[in-house]
Amino acid sequence: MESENRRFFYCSCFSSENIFLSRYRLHVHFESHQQFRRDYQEVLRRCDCVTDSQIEDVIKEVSQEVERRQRLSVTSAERAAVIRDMYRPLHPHIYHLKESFLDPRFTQVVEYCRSSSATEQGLSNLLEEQPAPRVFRLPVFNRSFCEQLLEELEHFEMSAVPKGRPNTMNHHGVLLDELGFDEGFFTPLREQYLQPLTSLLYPEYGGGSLDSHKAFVVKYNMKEDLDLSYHYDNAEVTLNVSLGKDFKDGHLYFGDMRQVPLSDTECYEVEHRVTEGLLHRAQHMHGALPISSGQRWNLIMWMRASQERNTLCPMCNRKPTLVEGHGFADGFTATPTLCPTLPVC
Ligand SMILES: O=C(O)CCC(=O)C(=O)O
Ligand SMILES: [Fe+2]
Repeated sequence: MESENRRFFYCSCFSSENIFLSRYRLHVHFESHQQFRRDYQEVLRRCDCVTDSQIEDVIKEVSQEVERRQRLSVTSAERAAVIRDMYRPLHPHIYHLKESFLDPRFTQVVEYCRSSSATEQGLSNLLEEQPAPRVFRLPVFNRSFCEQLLEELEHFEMSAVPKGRPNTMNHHGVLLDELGFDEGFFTPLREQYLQPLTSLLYPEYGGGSLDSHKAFVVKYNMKEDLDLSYHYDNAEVTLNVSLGKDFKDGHLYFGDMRQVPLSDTECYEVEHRVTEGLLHRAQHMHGALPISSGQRWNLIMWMRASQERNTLCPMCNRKPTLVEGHGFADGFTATPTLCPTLPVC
């Protein structure tokens, strides 16, 4: 596969920007204690974080997150190696994508998109009405696959192997690359099934040139995370599939693109339906309302197009400064002008 021979990078902003303080529902930037106090003391005061020791606690939390991110590439590769050696999958066959896992209506839609006469309008006619502007609902997996995947994830959760967490905003869930799903499952799903759709739906957002992804599962339950704050994803196009289990509420809501202020934004609420996916532009702001009972597990695939990201990192809004990573890292690549000596350029 083309992507396996390429090297992918992070942007250096990864270790200093967009650090989420869940208690205050605030994204912050951290370079030093002085800078942090200067930039956030006032904002934090308004959130009831007033005393010196409260602010010191926040600085400690942020510094730990910075250190976690600086070590992430190495710790993630170490965890993946331990999982490969020690973890015995419950359902080994689901690690390789087969058409029998997919809803036949999904494969029909993909078939249409692969034809040379396919158009965006023709595709929209095959899909349900858009639940929010440029958000598309589609059947993806069948129920039996969703159930087996959930059983696999619960089996993994109960095992003794080390586990990472999806990102700063989601505390609970599973990183599917570390579990070994990338090569046999998500790369073919992206290349053979999703890209034919995204090239028609989001050509101006890199939908036709996706070349990497980050796939993970988020989990909400009454004793852990209930909801997810308003945010955008570090990607170009996102697929979000509801896997189950039984839950009430927890709807997604979509605003506008990240450049549009919230005050100028109309929000749309979109329900999850087990086995179905929602495709959206990754930088379309969204969040998740609290569940009111049960457990909600969703498969999230942040799909990336290096051609887009290499010119502008969506997280810092600058041309990315590349930092080595393992696997797909954050989907940036070295281009001849950025790095003339690398053989992969
Ligand atoms: O909770 C969800 O379904 C959405 C998760 C999400 O937006 C994300 O992880 O980026
Ligand atoms: Fe998201």
